[in-house]
Amino acid sequence: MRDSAIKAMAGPRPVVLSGPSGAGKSTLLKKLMKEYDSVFGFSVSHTTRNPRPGEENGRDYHYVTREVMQAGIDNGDFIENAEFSGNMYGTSKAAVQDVQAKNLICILDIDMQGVRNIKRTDLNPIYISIQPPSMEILEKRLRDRKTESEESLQRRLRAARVDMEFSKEPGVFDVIIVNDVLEESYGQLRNALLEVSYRTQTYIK
Ligand SMILES: Nc1ncnc2c1ncn2[C@@H]1O[C@H](COP(=O)(O)OP(=O)(O)OP(=O)(O)O)[C@@H](O)[C@H]1O
Ligand SMILES: Nc1nc2c(ncn2[C@@H]2O[C@H](COP(=O)(O)O)[C@@H](O)[C@H]2O)c(=O)[nH]1
Repeated sequence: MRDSAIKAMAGPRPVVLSGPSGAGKSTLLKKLMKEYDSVFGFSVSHTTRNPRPGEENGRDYHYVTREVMQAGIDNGDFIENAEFSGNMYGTSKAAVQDVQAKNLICILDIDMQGVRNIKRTDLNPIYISIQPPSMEILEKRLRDRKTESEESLQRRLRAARVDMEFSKEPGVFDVIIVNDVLEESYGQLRNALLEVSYRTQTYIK
């Protein structure tokens, strides 16, 4: 979908973080937001999944019913949306506009369907893939996180296999980070974003 409303709001180039569930996107993003909250802003997605312990409505996600989400999609409120592991997820235009209105670099955490859909819009972000060192380590991280039922875990692992192949397609991602040692991966993410921030003249130190 082409969307002039989003293009009109365009400030610094947004950043898309994607990669398999459990690869460490949220962990890296939380570190980044803590260090650079005056530079980056998180695009708060909508989802129909239930909040996990510690998650907050409006900060981590906007938690909605399927009916509310579908009505928003039908109304054209979303830039992209996807079904993932039995739930709906989506990026509203308002989520991106809220961040851009503050002149922050907008960061989206979305799955690979979201990446495909965003590529059809005018958003023109930098695409960064966060990958796990191996499927075995990914499974261990997801199990240790203790957020998924066995069924949900298996669905996420199936999606992860497809995702890891997708990330190898030439030209899909600008940067690929294998999240093995957290501090090293964070350093790589920070460096990649430093480059973006210099190019968009939103300097971080
Ligand atoms: N480099 C790392 N080494 C070890 N454990 C890690 C590392 N990065 C993240 N983790 C742990 O792995 C688990 C999954 O990380 P996280 O929730 O950030 O993944 P995610 O990619 O955001 O997943 P989802 O897409 O499901 O939201 C968490 O328990 C986190 O603490
Ligand atoms: N296409 C979209 N994918 C999204 C969005 N928000 C999150 N996600 C992705 O969903 C999975 C699962 O997330 P979880 O919080 O339930 O573990 C993960 O890959 C996210 O990147 C969105 O708005 N659109």
